[in-house]
Amino acid sequence: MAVLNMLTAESAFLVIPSLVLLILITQTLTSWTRLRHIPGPHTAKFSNLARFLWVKSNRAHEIHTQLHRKYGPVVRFGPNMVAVADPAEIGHIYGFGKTGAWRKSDFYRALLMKPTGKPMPGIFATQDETIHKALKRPISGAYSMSTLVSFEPYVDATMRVFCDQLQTRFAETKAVADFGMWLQMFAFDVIGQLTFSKRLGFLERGEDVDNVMARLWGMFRQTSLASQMPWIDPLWTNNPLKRWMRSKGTSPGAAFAMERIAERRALMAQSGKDDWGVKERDFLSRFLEIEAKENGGVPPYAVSVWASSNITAGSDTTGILLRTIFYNLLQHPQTMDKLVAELNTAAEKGELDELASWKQTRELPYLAACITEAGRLHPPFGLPYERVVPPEGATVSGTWLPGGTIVGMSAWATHRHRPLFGDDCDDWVPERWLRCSPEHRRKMENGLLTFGAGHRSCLGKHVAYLEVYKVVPTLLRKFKFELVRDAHHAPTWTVENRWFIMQHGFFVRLSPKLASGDVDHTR
Ligand code: HEM
Repeated sequence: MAVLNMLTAESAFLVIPSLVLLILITQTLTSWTRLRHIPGPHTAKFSNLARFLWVKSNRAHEIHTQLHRKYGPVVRFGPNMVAVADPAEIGHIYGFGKTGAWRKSDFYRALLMKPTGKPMPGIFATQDETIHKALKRPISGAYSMSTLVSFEPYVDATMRVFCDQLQTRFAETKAVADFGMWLQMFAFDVIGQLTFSKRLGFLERGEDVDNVMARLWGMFRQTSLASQMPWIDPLWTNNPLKRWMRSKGTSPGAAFAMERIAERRALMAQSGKDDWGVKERDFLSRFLEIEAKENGGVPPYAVSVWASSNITAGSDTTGILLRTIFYNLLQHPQTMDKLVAELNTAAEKGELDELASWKQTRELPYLAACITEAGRLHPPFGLPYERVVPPEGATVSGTWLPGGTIVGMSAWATHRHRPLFGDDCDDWVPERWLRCSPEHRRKMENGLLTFGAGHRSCLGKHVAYLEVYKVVPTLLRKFKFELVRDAHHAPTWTVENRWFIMQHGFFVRLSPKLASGDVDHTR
C-alpha cells in the first residue's frame, strides 16, 4: 500500500507538469498556426517577448518601421498581434462610422488611469464602449474649436509668463536653455491654466515642481512595457502591493487635479451653484456644470477622470510636438528662414500681434505645413494603436485576419509609407504639403495618424493646435534661437519611445529680436 501511495505521488509529480507543458505547447502551436500566413520575425511568432524587448530598447518605432520595410505592410509582431502600415486601411481598422469601430485591445488595460490607486476607466484607455460613450458624449462640445476660442485668454496668460521667463533667464543672460524642458513645462502649465485656471507652476519656478513630469514619465516607462504583455500587468505594475502604495500617495499630477476639484466644489457650496470662482469658464467649471446637468447620468468619478486626462493625455504630447517643430526648424535653417519671412510679412501688414492670435495664424500656409510635417515626421505616440478584429474576421491590406486577432497601426511607420509620402518621407520637408495637388494633399492628410483616427481619435486636437499655432509664431517673432550642439557638432537630443516618443536634451541660446511689426533685416 505504501509503495502504491509513493507511485501515485510520484506520478502526480510527473503528470501535472507534463500536462501543463502539453497545454502550453498546444496553445503555442495553435496560435502560431492561426496566423502562420503572415510574415514576420520568427521570435515574434511564438511569444510577445520580442515586442516587449523592442519597447525596452526605446527604439520600437524604428524597429517597427524596419520590419515593415522588410516584410511589407502586414507584419506579425506577436503570437496574436499583427501590425499594419498601409494608410489605405486606416478607415477600415479605426472605423470612421460608428458601426465599423473595432474595440481597443488589452494594450490599454495597462494604461488605465489610477488617480486614487485603483485603475479607473477613463475616456482614453477604457475598452468598454458603453463607458466610453457615457464619459465622452457630455463633454465633446467643450473641446470643439468654436468653444475653444473662448479659452484663448488662458493660453495668452501662460504665453506671457513663458516669454518673460525666457527673456530674463536666457535672452538677457546668454545662458544655455534646456529648451526641450521649457517647452514641456509650457505645455503642462497651459493645460493647468485651461483646466483649472491655475498653472502647475513650472514656468515661474523653472523646474519640474514635485517631479510631476518625471513621475508621469516613470509611469509610462513601466506601463508601455506591460502593454506589450498585458498578462504581466496585474503581477507587476498593478499588483495589490503597488495599488496599496499608490493609494497612500496619489501621483502629484492627479493630486493637483483632485485638490483643484475639491477647492472648486467647496467654493460652489459656499457661494451658490452658479459661482465657479473664475472669470472665464475653464474646463473644470464646464465639467462641474455638465455633472450637475446630467443629474447622476455620468459615473461618480467622471469629473476626476475628465480633469486628470487633460493633464495625462494633453501635456507631454503637445510638448513633444512643439520640440519637433523648433528642433527641425533649427536643424534646417532654410525652413526657419521661410517661416520667419512669412511671419514678418504678416506683422508688416499689421496682421500678427505680439501675442499671436489663433485667428491670425491659422491661415498662414507655411506655418501650417511645418506643424503638419512635425506631426508626420515625429508623431508623439510611438506604438501601434491596438484594436481587436471582430468575431467574423476581416481582410486587411489583402491579408485574412481571423476574429480576435489584435491589429494595430504605428503612426511612425505609417507616416513613412513611401508611395503616399514620397521617397523623402524620412526627412523634414514642410514643402511636401504645399507643392502637391489638392487631391494628393487630401490623401496625405487622410494617411496621418498623429491624432489617431475614427471615433477614438484625439479629443484634444483643437486644444493642442490652439496652443501650437499661437506659441510657435509668438516665440519666433520675439527671439532668435541658436541650436547648441555638442563638441562633435552632433544633434543634441536623444529619443526614448515608451508609448510617447520623448526627446531629451534640446539646448538652445536665445537672443531678443526686434519689436513686433518691425522687419527683421538680420535674417
Ligand atoms: C500634440 C498633441 C496631441 C497628440 C499628438 C494627441 C494624440 C492622440 C492620439 C493618437 C489619440 C488616440 C490614441 C489611440 O487610439 O490609442 C488621442 C486620444 C485622446 N486625446 Fe490626444 N493628443 C494630443 C493632445 C491632447 C490634448 C491637449 C488633450 C486634452 C486636453 C487630449 C486628450 C485626448 C483624449 C481624452 C483622448 C481619448 C479620446 C477617445 O478615446 O475618445 N489630447 N490623442
